[in-house]
Amino acid sequence: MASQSFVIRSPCSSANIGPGFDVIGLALSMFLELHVTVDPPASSTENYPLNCKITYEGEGEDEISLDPEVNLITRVALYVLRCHDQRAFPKNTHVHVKNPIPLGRGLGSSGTAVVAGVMLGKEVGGLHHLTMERLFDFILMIERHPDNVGASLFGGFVGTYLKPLTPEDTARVEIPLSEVLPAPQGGVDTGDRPPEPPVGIGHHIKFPWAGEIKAVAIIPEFEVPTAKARQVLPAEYPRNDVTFNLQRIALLPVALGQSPPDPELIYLAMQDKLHQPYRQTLIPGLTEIVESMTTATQPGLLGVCLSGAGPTILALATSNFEEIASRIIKKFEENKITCSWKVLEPAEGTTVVRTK
Ligand SMILES: Nc1ncnc2c1ncn2[C@@H]1O[C@H](COP(=O)(O)OP(=O)(O)OP(=O)(O)O)[C@@H](O)[C@H]1O
Ligand SMILES: N[C@@H](CCO)C(=O)O
Repeated sequence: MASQSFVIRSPCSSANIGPGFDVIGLALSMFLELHVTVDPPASSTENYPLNCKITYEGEGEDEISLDPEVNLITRVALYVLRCHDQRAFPKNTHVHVKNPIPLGRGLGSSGTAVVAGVMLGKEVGGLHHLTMERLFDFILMIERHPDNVGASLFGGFVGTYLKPLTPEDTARVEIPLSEVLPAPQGGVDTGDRPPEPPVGIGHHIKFPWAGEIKAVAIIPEFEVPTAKARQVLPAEYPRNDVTFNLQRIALLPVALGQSPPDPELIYLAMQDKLHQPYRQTLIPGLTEIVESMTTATQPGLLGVCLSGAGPTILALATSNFEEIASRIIKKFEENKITCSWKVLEPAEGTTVVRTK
């Protein structure tokens, strides 16, 4: 194989946007980058496990493993490679990760890592036949709710859905994650072929987004692991609460596509009764923050919601971003929580730029 170098760039995402639990995703302008070189003739990295050297800078640099069998991005790439009978990375693969996305904050860091990992497997494996739609199948074998990953892969403001599968394919999708991404084997290759995804698991549709609308992300300093934020949700819901969300989800994509935006309609369309009320046990002040920020009292504001599984709060707005962020930061301060904040915009999906 000839030497090659390329950059994979994948946006972070905010899922749900209020009522769209496990359905709606928004790709946002903060990007995980993988700077990859594959240089077969050199010998410097030949002794790295699985032929892959990882270096890392940015969010999580003190905690993310640089072992390619452990690191989420390279484990996912290996899954794609092993489904195509390639047991390791090409000789002398170097992946330099630049990650500005805070971990466990509701900005889809894990989904972005999985999307970038699948793309990494495709590129280093020379698997050019894998379309974006087929990559989505691989991604959904790992991250099983499609909203964050659909946005990170395809970009923009998306609705995502899973197609009914045959009973055999359903069984394959429900294979435990531990079989898709097996536990590290200490560098020993068991030779097992991982389960391949069925074809056509997940789909997406792009919604319009009014250009004036920006996303203000208020990011508390503490993490809420998504798995924990899903455990607090009930198994069953009152019918009225489901109807409440269905009414709002029918409005949301239309309301956010209209220019000029209608603040009252958007505010209403961003309300939720299926996940936010239950997650306030993990995020001090959540209900008060969501209820205290209204379009009547805050010029420029369109609506407020929990970003993904939290704890980040997403405020959609057309102006006065700093003032909106300050008000929410003050509310968190009442609970002794400090925050950072950013103004983000809808972003394009995952790209690969070849430099050699
Ligand atoms: N760049 C990365 N490299 C390797 N592992 C990562 C990376 N980003 C995230 N992860 C893994 O994902 C975990 C965070 O995932 P989690 O689903 O809890 O939060 P999130 O994806 O940030 O939030 P949400 O799904 O609510 O938007 C991290 O603790 C880490 O194990
Ligand atoms: N829809 C998911 C997004 C977080 O990954 C949730 O709210 O749990």
